[in-house]
Amino acid sequence: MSVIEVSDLRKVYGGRAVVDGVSFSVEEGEIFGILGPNGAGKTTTVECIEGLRIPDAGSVKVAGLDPNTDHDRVTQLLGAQLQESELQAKLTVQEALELYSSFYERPADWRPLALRLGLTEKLGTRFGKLSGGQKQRLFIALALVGGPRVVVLDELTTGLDPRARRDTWQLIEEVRASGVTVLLVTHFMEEAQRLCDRIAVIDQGRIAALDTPAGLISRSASSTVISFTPSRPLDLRELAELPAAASVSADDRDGRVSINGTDETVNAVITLLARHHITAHQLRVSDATLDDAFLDLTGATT
Ligand SMILES: Nc1ncnc2c1ncn2[C@@H]1O[C@H](COP(=O)(O)OP(=O)(O)OP(=O)(O)O)[C@@H](O)[C@H]1O
Repeated sequence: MSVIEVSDLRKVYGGRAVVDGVSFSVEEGEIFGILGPNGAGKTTTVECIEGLRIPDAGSVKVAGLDPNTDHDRVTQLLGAQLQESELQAKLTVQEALELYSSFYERPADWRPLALRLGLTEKLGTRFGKLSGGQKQRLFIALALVGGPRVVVLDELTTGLDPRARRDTWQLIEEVRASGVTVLLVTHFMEEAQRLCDRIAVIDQGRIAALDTPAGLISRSASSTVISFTPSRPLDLRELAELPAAASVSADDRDGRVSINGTDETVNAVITLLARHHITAHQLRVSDATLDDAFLDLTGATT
């Protein structure tokens, strides 16, 4: 059953459509990712879902409700971690958790949440004295404290150190296991690949692709990466002309060659090396990553 339905969503600023006909639906219990280059329209899209912006055209439904006309009911079932939030500097962590709990009819117990997010020792600390990563963890707790059916996390782990990031991923998996639907906007490909069941790639206000992480990788023009160090220098132009070779590069420092292509390219590389009597040291053939697929789909850098 879909819990979020976005149909032909459009939002225009200054005569420019920054969201231009976006449609997708998110199933109950799914972790759904939104990826896209800076300015692609991701935050605008999720803020329409949260009822913070009014669409110029199209429709958004959360559990069958319109986030604008049914704002109060949607607020009860949707938790949101906003991208650049601020709280009163003097509010302590505990006061913030208690305050947000009081907004909801059936809040979650904030204490285990605080423990899970490593905030227990900071309960008495004022917001203004928290580090960037601690503020981020508090915002994740505040998004979950209402016991939401749907949680929207915009740049979930930006600013977190690697340990806190991995802990947060585990927490999100637990949140999903408890039946909560997660909508995740992220720039971290590893995060999207690890957590998301499906991903919508948004580029210039439109959906460029919507698939599982594995589906996005396999549909990319360069789903296989071949790398090796040749026993003697090799003409890269010859490699670039091989069947289905999408890109070829060589590391200036150690001469290691990398080719993005398909299984067909792997066979052609091996044949070419044999023909030139070149040995491939440390030959590796691996699947492309979501990073490669993202670059293919958007032509952008993250
Ligand atoms: N209130 C606004 N008024 C005018 N333009 C806006 C407004 N909000 C967003 N935009 C523009 O809309 C476009 C999409 O912005 P949005 O914040 O949705 O992108 P994003 O994909 O979330 O980007 P990022 O990854 O950088 O956070 C950008 O070009 C932005 O400048």
